[in-house]
Amino acid sequence: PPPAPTFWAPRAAAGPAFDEQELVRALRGAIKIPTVAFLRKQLNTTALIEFGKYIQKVFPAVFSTEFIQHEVVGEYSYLFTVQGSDPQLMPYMLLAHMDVVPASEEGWKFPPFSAEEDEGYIYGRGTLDNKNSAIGILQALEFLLRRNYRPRRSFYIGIGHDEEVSGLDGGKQIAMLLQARGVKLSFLLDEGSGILDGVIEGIKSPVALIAVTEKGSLTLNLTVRSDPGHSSAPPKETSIGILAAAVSRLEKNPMPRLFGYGPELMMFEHLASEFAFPLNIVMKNLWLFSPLVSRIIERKPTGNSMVRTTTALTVFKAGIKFNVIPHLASAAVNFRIHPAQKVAEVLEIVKDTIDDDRVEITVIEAFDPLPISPWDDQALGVQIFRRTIMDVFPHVSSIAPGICIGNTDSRHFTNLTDAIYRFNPVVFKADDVSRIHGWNERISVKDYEKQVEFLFQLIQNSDIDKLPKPHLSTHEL
Ligand SMILES: CC/C=C\C/C=C\C/C=C\C/C=C\C/C=C\C/C=C\CCC(=O)O
Ligand SMILES: N[C@@H](Cc1ccccc1)C(=O)O
Ligand SMILES: [Zn+2]
Ligand SMILES: [Zn+2]
Repeated sequence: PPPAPTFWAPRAAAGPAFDEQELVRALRGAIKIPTVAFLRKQLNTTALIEFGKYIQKVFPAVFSTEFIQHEVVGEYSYLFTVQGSDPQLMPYMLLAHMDVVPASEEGWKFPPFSAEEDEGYIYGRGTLDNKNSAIGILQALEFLLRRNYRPRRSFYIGIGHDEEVSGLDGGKQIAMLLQARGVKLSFLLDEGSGILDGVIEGIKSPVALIAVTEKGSLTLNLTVRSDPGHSSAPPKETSIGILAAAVSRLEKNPMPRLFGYGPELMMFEHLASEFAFPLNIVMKNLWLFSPLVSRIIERKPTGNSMVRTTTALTVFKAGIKFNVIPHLASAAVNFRIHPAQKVAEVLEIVKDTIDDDRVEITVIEAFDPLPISPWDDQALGVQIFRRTIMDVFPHVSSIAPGICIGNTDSRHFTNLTDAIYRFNPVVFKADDVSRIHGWNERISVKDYEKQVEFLFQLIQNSDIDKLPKPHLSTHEL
């Protein structure tokens, strides 16, 4: 077997030269397949099947190498098992998803499934979430295989097909299959955070945030029933009025500030030196200043999501005709739960806030915030990501633990490892955040190439047996 990589030795600055044309063509082809997931049982299955055929065509080495097995799980998801040459090393896993959220035809500079290339960017639904990872991982492996690479450490690649609608039929089934085989993972890497450049106010240089947890989620259905009748003789309060008042109370009474009670404390302490005076002092002393800091960062939606459990009114349905008093009004409210809170606590607060028995509350879906993954000198995954980020993104000035404010398929893998990390190796600028699930989702050719390079190096860096003794580094962990 080849020797283990020398982990901390300085590397040549230049990355591997990939065929840019080929790499761009492969991603664009994948973006053109409209793998839209609308509801759990409303998936574009034709597109999902096409996506499976597409990856077989574009990545022939991945599908024909004898030490790589591929399996279709839950009808459309893919699991790859890459058998390393040293069975003593505990395997790791790379996770991504092929499904995308729907996209409107209007509002975009180019149609969302056209994969148009313009001024160095590829536009389309899935360019950031998450075909960049799904295709990027397979692309990196394909390039490695062509160079006759065989890993020492085994690894798995999971490509889910229903992440955007829960992951229960895809990602979860992959996790259950691996668990049935008795697999344990040394670490797992999924989407969910990234390199932020100008996203956090007050930090000038790009910083890599690797999410060590993700928020919990609670979705409630609120229903109000009232007797139907003629609109000419309305009751004092209708189902619509009662429900509207209830949801308005939820919106006007945000959940309590919890800033400083979860891993965001660690995150800001790690980033403290990135801020100019006096903010650097403030961030280093959050035990004292967190009430002040949270009032400032909660003014913007993404800042607010770090501070508390968020409340989002997402569905409102009532009424059938202008002159009929409706019998039914219903609404859905989606809460994303701060790591320092639990479902039960949020539910109590909701009941107290609505404070109206006429509003029936039913739970559509609920789970607590995810456990916090290790972040220290001995955390193998973290050290490998750190090494790889320093190699591929030398302009990144800090690498810090973060929180994923959305949810990912990785949450189905807690029985396989406690080392779950969410990090998309892409640079996000301030205006990119709203492109995710929004209009004009795009990735630059340069950024996508960097992502493939990151994965290419990450796979090789993971061949190390064990971590070298920690030593001083100019980079702060
Ligand atoms: C798919 C995007 C992955 C990573 C996003 C990375 C950095 C974005 C910067 C700040 C976060 C703000 C908004 C992004 C919101 C959620 C992303 C987290 C999980 C995505 C899960 C999903 O919807 O598939
Ligand atoms: N990943 C998606 C879909 C999802 C929502 C809620 C729970 C699980 C998955 C999101 O965070 O919005
Ligand atoms: Zn998404
Ligand atoms: Zn996603």
